[in-house]
Amino acid sequence: MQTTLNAVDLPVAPAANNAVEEIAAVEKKEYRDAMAHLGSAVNIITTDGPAGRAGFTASAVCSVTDSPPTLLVCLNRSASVYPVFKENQVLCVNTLADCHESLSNLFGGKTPMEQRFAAAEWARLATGSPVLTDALVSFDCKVTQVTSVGTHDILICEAVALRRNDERHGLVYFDRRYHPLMRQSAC
Ligand SMILES: NC(=O)c1ccc[n+]([C@@H]2O[C@H](COP(=O)([O-])OP(=O)(O)OC[C@H]3O[C@@H](n4cnc5c(N)ncnc54)[C@H](O)[C@@H]3O)[C@@H](O)[C@H]2O)c1
Ligand SMILES: Cc1cc2c(cc1C)N(C[C@H](O)[C@H](O)[C@H](O)COP(=O)(O)O)c1[nH]c(=O)[nH]c(=O)c1N2
Repeated sequence: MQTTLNAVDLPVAPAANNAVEEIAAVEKKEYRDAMAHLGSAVNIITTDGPAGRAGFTASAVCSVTDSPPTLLVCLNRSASVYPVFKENQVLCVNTLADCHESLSNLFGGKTPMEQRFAAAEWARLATGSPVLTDALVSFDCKVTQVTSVGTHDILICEAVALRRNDERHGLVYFDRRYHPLMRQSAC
C-alpha cells in the first residue's frame, strides 16, 4: 500500500529549525574551502554578437537534461563579461584539455579581452560564439532561461551544435590546482 504524507501532517520539531540555522551559519571561507574538495572540469565560456566578443573561465558547469540537450553555466554578475553575455544570449562551452592550463588562467584573470583570444585559435559553429579549435568538446548554445541566485546568474543553455575531440586528455580543477586527466590507453 502506498502512503502519502501531506506537509501539514508532519510535526514541526525544533531540531528542524536548528538544522536550517546551522546551514545558514556556514561562512564564505569555510564554504569555499569545502568546495575546493570538489574536482571539476574547466571550461572557457565564449560569446559573440551585438554586444561584442567575450570569454571567461568557468568550473560551475553541468548537464541538466538531454531532452532538450541542456546544460547550465553559473556566471558572477560582477564579472566584466557579464553585460556582454546578458545581451548576446548565445554562448559556447569549450571544455579544456590537459594542455590548456595557461589559457584557463588567461580567461580567469583580469587580462584584456583581445589578449585572451589572441592566445588560441577559434572557429565558429551555429551561434557565432568562438569555438576553441583544440577543446576537448565544445557545446554551442542559445541561452533559454536565466535565474539569479546570490551573486551569480544561472544560465540555462540549449546546445544547438557540438564538436568533440576524442583523442585529447582532460583537465580537472581540484584543490585549487589543475590536474591532467588521462584517457585509459587501449592495450
Ligand atoms: N563559481 C565561481 O564563480 C567560481 C568557481 C571557481 C573559481 N572561481 C574564482 O576563481 C578564483 C580562484 O578560485 P580557487 O578555486 O582557486 O579558490 P577559491 O578559494 O576562491 O575557491 C574555492 C572554490 O570555491 C568555489 N567558489 C569560489 N568563488 C566562488 C564564488 N564567487 N561563487 C561560488 N563559488 C565560488 C569554487 O568551487 C572554487 O573552486 C577565485 O577568484 C574564485 O572566485 C569562481
Ligand atoms: C579555475 C577557475 C574557475 C572559475 C573561475 C576562475 C578560475 C581560474 N571564475 C572566475 C572568472 O573566470 C573570472 O571572474 C572571469 O575571468 C571574469 O574576470 P573579469 O571580471 O573579466 O576580469 C568563475 N567565474 C564564474 O562566474 N563562474 C565560474 O564557474 C568560475 N569558475
